[in-house]
Amino acid sequence: MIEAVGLTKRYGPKTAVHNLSFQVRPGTVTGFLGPNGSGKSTTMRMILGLDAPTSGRATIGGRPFRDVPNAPRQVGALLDAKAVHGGRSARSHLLSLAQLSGIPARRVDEVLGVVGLQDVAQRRSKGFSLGMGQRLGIAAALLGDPQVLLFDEPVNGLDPEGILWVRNLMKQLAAEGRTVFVSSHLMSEMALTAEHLIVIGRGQLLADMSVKDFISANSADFARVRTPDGEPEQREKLTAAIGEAGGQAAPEPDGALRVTGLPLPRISDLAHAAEVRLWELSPHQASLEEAYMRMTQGAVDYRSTIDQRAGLQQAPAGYAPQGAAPQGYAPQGAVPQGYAVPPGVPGQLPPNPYGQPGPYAQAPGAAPVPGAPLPPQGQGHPYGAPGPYGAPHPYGQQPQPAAPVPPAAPPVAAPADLPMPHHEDAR
Ligand SMILES: Nc1ncnc2c1ncn2[C@@H]1O[C@H](COP(=O)(O)OP(=O)(O)OP(=O)(O)O)[C@@H](O)[C@H]1O
Repeated sequence: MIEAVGLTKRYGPKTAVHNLSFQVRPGTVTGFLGPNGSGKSTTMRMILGLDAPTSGRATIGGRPFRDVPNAPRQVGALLDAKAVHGGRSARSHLLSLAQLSGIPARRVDEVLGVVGLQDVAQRRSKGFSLGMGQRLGIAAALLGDPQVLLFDEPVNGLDPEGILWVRNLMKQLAAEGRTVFVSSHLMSEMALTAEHLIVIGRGQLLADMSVKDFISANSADFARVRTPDGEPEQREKLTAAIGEAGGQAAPEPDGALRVTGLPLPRISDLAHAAEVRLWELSPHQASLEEAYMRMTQGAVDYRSTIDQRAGLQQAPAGYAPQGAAPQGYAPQGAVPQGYAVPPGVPGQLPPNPYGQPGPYAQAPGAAPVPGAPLPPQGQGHPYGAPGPYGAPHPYGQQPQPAAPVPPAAPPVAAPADLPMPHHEDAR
């Protein structure tokens, strides 16, 4: 298990991580989410002993990384896939890591096969695409067959087949009882991969809960109801019936109604009683992306000025208009289980970003909110285009259960994919 307790990291005046406490348990994939610059990599680096916390602690199996016996055998990590000696071949890179930790050379060939790089094993890694580099980094993390794995954006640069492979690999590793902690900005992918989420914003914990609970706590539940086109009186009758029953019906741009406050069967019964025919009656199901956008909207540091002007990155479709807190989001009072309460705001949720737009979502020319952070200027998007690599590999082509990692044979030393300050820990 990975545990953070009151973890805090300051770089001069910048607080990258503030009082973060959470646990990452074995047997499930735990997603680590947060906007750019929210402190995910810093947190991972502190867990791996690469950065010292300013205060608080991070432990693996109850010990700081540096005190974990045979740490490279217990913990594997992909932090920065580019942290490779480009002049070395993939195989010799892995071989050097293996030798430092006493891992037999045959394990290098095994992991090269697992990540699908066996055909390019002799090629220098500096010629690798982004996706190939990611695969090499994942191979290094798996080298020692560790029980605890941390991956910082493992699907960055992977093609769709590679993304599917990583998804299956993460799930398989967790199903084997390992602790798997994965950061990613790809919400659709996280929804398919992770069961549990730790969400941070500006270095602070925003949520620690299952994916299912996270989505339901941050979704706007509503029903889409459609009456026959060209019969507006049908729609009006239904709108009136819904209002009388205590629900709200608002017109959608396509002529349907967005109904809140009533369950689907009740809407159906009301339509039947009012002799209104329905062409559609469907629940709106929020995606993880919608829920995440809603939760983190107020904690985004980097946002395109073009998007602000165009009104983009506002509430995604399906969310309540400004001023109305969607169902499932308590405007005041009760804090859903798993939510972190920001210091100084006892018993309240983080502000609802849709009812109350963040400071960066103001109309151009509007006066800034007093005390609100200013949007950073001139920030480009830090993520590049995906690479084209698509070499065949064993997991993308098999349904589960795949066999990504050979069973834990007699203990072999395994390096985390880290710079080598800790290789002296290897036995
Ligand atoms: N060595 C450092 N010195 C000064 N500031 C740092 C250092 N490392 C990180 N930071 C700052 O700490 C904050 C958190 O950075 P971090 O890289 O942990 O965020 P992140 O959530 O991983 O971001 P991204 O999603 O963009 O990778 C940022 O504001 C960053 O500029």
